[in-house]
Parts: sequence; C-alpha cells; structure tokens
Amino acid sequence: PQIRKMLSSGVCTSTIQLPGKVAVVTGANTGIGKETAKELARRGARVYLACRDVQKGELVAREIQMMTGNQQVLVRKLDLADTKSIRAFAKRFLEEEKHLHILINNAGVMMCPYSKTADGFEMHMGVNHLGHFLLTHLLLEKLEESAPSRVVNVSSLAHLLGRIHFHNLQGEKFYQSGLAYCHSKLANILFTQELARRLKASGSGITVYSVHPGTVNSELVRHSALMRWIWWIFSFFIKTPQQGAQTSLYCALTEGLEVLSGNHFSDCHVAWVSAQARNETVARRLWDVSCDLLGIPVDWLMMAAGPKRSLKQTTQHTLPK
Ligand SMILES: NC(=O)C1=CN([C@@H]2O[C@H](COP(=O)(O)OP(=O)(O)OC[C@H]3O[C@@H](n4cnc5c(N)ncnc54)[C@H](OP(=O)(O)O)[C@@H]3O)[C@@H](O)[C@H]2O)C=CC1
Ligand SMILES: CC1=C(/C=C/C(C)=C/C=C/C(C)=C/C=O)C(C)(C)CCC1
Repeated sequence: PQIRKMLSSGVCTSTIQLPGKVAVVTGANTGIGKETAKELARRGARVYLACRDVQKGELVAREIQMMTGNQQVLVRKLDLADTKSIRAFAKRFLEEEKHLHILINNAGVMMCPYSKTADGFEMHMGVNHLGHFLLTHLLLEKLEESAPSRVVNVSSLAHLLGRIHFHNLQGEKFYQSGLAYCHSKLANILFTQELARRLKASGSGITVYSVHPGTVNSELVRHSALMRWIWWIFSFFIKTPQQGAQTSLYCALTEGLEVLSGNHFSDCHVAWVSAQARNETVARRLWDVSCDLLGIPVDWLMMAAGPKRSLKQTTQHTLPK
C-alpha cells in the first residue's frame, strides 16, 4: 500500500463547476482521456469526445451520460493520423460551437511498429505531436474568443530519453519504437513552451500546460508484449486511469494557474523537465518545422486572433465560477 500510495499521488482538489463551459478531449474513448472527460462532464461541461473510433466513443458517451447525469457528452470523429480528419473535425466543431474553454490534447500511441500517417509522418510524431499541433492551430480562434481558456498537452516522463533529430524527424534513417515515443513526448513539451511564449507575447487569455500523468494502467502498452507484461505484473502498484487523469484535470481547472502557463506538471505539481525540453532554440525550430510540414504559416498564432485581441480585456484569466 505504501508503494502504491507513492506511485499514485496527486489529486485535483479544485471544486470548480463547469456549467456553460465547453471542453474537447482527444482519445477520450478509453484510459486517461475517458476519465478526464467523465470528470469534466460530472462538473457540468459540454464535453466532446474526439475519437478515431466513433462506435467506441458512443458507448463511452452513453456510459458517461448515465454515470454523471450530464446528457451533453458528444462524440465526434477525429483521427489524428490524418490531417484531413483533423480539419474535418475542426470545421464541424467551429460551425456548431460558439465556445471552447478547455482543450485536452490527450490521445497517444506508444511503441508502434514503424508506420506512417496518411500524410507520411512517422506515426508517433504524426499522432502525438503534429496531429495535436494542427488541431490546436485550427481551434485557437475559438479558444481565444472563449478566453480565459486552457490547453493541456498530455506528455510523459518518457520525454527524458527524447531528442528532436531534425534530420530524421520521420524515422526514415533510423527507428526504434520506444525512442520514437520519447521523441514525440519531448515534442509535446517543446510545443507547450513555445505556444505559451507566443500566447504570452500576444496578450492572449489562453494558457497552456504539459503533463506527465504518472504510470497508468491503460491500453497504451497494447503494441509491446514486454510492456503489457510489466504493466500486468505491476498493475496493483501503478495508477488507475482515474488517478492518471488528476494532473490533466488539475491543469484544466485549478484557479490561479495562469502564471504557470508553459510549465510541465506531474502529480498535480510543477515538475522538472530535461535540458532538451528547456531548449528554446529547439522549441522555436520545431515550431517552424511543424508548420512547414503541416502547410500552415509560422505566425499562425498572431494571424488567428491578433487584431481582435486589443479590444479584449486580457487581465482576468481565471476560469470564472
Ligand atoms: N499510461 C501511461 O502510463 C502513460 C500515458 N501517457 C500519455 O497519456 C495519454 C493517454 O494515454 P493512455 O490513456 O494511457 O492510453 P490509451 O491507449 O488507453 O488511450 C489512448 C487514446 O488515444 C487514442 N488514439 C490513438 N491513436 C489515435 C489517433 N490516430 N487518432 C485519435 N485518437 C487516437 C486511442 O484511441 P483507440 O482506443 O481508438 O486506439 C485512445 O483513446 C497519451 O498521450 C500517453 O502518451 C503518458 C505517460 C504514461
Ligand atoms: C520498473 C518498475 C516500474 C516500471 C515503470 C515503467 C517501465 C514505466 C514506463 C512508463 C512509460 C512508458 C510511460 C509512458 O509515457 C513500475 C511499474 C513503476 C513499478 C516499479 C518498478
């Protein structure tokens, strides 16, 4: 019990309720994403489960509706391994929703055999980083209009082993599935920091956080027999998905966290990140390269909401009760 307690600490103690608020959670049909979505729904938000398998999503939406009594749990198709699907998701969302207060970039793949997304990106970099980069870009204007609003990027302690090899971003020269995951999780943190810097400079009311959820008993290990075995052996000690959702919820809900925009969190506390993850030059270059790969302008953040921002009050950032 002591070891379990040690590995499972961190609870989101915010009591904030979310009536009238809108949230999107990617990869919400299972694991950490499902529990994150459930808690947001319990607090009264309208929650979009952005899932690549709509059938799985619908089953979970019904389960969450029954458990929380909140009928505003909606499923929308989002395959992060296909930029067409990401654009279609965003188009529909922008048409049907006036607001977006919370975006949880949670979906992820780990240790898949070498494969590419529909657009030719290496799968880990494509889904975990570039997919969420594009999604955030497409939804930014809505986040801006709904400010104060927040983006949470679910990364990992695994970023420690990550490196951004600009000459081999698509794993074509060399590839190791475990390291490919680590690289993509490092990219999540660098994206968070660069986005936070740009949002701050533009006076936006959007803040952004990266998260290590802990070691969590989920389907993430599905591609590795060894990891499935380790997870099975230690299943009693590692976090449940509900415990794994706490730090994402903490970053999405805790009042007064705006000053910590750009920081990395673990167990509901600011956490240390590796030297690579603090390298501003790499973060800036990754931003530019990501824009280039996705065919979007490097200054998209300024273009999305810049002219309107001067008319808005940008001092009060706390999520209103
Ligand atoms: N579990 C752990 O110990 C840790 C997890 N994390 C991070 O937490 C996040 C959540 O993972 P976790 O809940 O554990 O893992 P799961 O495998 O249980 O959940 C991952 C989710 O991502 C979805 N997903 C995968 N590929 C795509 C895609 N192409 N498009 C849209 N959705 C996709 C999955 O959908 P589907 O069910 O259809 O495959 C699923 O809903 C990930 O970012 C992971 O890197 C970080 C550190 C540790
Ligand atoms: C050795 C060992 C463990 C293994 C931890 C591992 C292998 C963690 C991997 C985490 C990953 C892959 C995170 C994903 O982002 C446990 C289970 C904590 C129990 C204590 C001993």
